[in-house]
Amino acid sequence: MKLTRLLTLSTAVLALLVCGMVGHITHNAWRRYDATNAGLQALRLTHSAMVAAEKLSFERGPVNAVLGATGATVDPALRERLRVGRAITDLALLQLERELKMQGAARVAALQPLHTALAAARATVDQLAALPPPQRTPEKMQTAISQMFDLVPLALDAVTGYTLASERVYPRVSRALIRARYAVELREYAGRMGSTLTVALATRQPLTAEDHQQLQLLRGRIAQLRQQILSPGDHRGDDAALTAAMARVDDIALGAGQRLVAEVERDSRAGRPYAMDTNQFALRYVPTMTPILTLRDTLLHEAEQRAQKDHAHARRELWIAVLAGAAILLALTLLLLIVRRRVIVPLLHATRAVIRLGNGDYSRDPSGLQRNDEIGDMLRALSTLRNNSIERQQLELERQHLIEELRVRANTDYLTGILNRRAFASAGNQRLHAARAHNATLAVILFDLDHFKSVNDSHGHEAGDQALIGVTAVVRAELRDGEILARHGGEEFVVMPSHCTHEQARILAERLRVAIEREPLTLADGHILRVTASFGVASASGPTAALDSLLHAADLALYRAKRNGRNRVE
Ligand SMILES: Nc1nc2c(ncn2[C@@H]2O[C@H](COP(=O)(O)OP(=O)(O)OP(=O)(O)O)[C@@H](O)[C@H]2O)c(=O)[nH]1
Repeated sequence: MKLTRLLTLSTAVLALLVCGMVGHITHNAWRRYDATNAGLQALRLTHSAMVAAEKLSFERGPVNAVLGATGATVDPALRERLRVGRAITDLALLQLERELKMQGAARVAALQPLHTALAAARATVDQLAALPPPQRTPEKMQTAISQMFDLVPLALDAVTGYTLASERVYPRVSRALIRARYAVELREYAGRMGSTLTVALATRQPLTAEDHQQLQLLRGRIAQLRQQILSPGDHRGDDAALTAAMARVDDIALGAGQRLVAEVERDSRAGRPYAMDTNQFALRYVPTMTPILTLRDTLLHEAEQRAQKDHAHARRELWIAVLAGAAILLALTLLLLIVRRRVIVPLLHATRAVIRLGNGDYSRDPSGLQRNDEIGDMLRALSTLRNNSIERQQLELERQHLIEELRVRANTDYLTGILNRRAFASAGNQRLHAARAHNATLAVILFDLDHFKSVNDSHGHEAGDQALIGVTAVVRAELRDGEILARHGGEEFVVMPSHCTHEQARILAERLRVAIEREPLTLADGHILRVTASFGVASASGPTAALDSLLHAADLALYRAKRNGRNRVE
């Protein structure tokens, strides 16, 4: 697999793994954040529901006062108190409805049973209040009071589903909510104790056995709730605030309030007339329950603070997860880019450079030689290898050149630059073999300058050399390509024409003779020199032809030419 492909694949796998990991961490952080958010919402919603429940309990105070009124017509002040009580309840319900709507329009439907029951209870109260006091039988009053009692659980039930769901995702909030709910129930049961007295106070009758039993039950339930609120659980909050709130509950709600109830009970048992009517009782009793609401708010406030702390913590964790994830991805991308740029790409360049070197292409150095790392070391080594290869190539060329020069020199006559005797033997033999193969005639012309000794003697050896060079040029000019001219030794030359008969060779020899005789040679000292030469021509054909015997025959003919007067062809 190619490196680039491997890098792309590993990058993709690594990116997937990191994305998965970052996604998992971020998802968990988000879940924690979302859970604390849901917890906070649940607390606020529950708080609103509890306030609404408390207002419904509170509404029973004026209801009891109105129902317990003994005059022929209900005192307008009492009616006003009832109107205000109902308005306060409606306001609390509106607030609860608004908050439920924020959680989704469908959640508002949970309040419907409460609205229906509240309208019915209020209608019952109004109908009863319109009757003259004697017609308000204890049963009818009990029914009205019971209808009011039933409203409180309905208010709490409207948010129960939501809070239960929130408790599941954010369990830490659940203990606080339960304790707050205990406080609400405490307030409710304390209120019910007051309401239990309503019929007796309104009718000026002693408490019934059921009333006493109900009061005992409520006392027991209140004591139990008190214990449950105080139980340690996982409570780690502001104990001082809770203790203070509980002390006020003990002192006022369970102290003064319960003493008021006990006073009515005592009067009832002793058969004494009650010291107060329902309105007076409500005016004294209802305020004693305020510390319970303070206790409830203390518990909710403490839970809300804890949830807010958790929420802030979760938000911080979420941010850290998101930022750390982004940083890791960024770092990974940068790392891969750096690896690609600093390692993979140079490696590819180096590979191409090695391939070029392998193919004998030394045209350019690999780039990145200035790098100060291992890749740079490798590229420099490659550059050195390239330089060495270039040097070796140059040396090889020089060697080839020298060999060629030596070969040329070995075959060339140093003075005239034409083939020497040795080279002629080799070239002549090749021609001979070719001629034998084609059964052709092969001719040689041997010529020797006449009286050359006297040239040397008269003009010096150097002039003799110049004469030899001059004659070579004259003969060369007369020959065609492919016709061999060689110096056979001293002032003797040999010509081997290509593809010609004996007669054609003789004619050529004659032409050469004339050319030498005709051409004046100018020496270095300015003297004009005229030389002649004697020619011997020989030819051979057939399978027995040999260069030595051909040359020997030409030599004999040359000898004859000398003997017969020189400057002639034999
Ligand atoms: N300058 C010079 N002279 C050479 C060279 N090679 C041979 N000679 C001379 O050529 C002369 C040959 O003389 P000979 O053999 O007597 O013949 P010749 O004087 O030419 O007389 P014939 O050949 O009989 O006409 C000698 O003096 C050699 O020294 C050479 O390379 N340079």
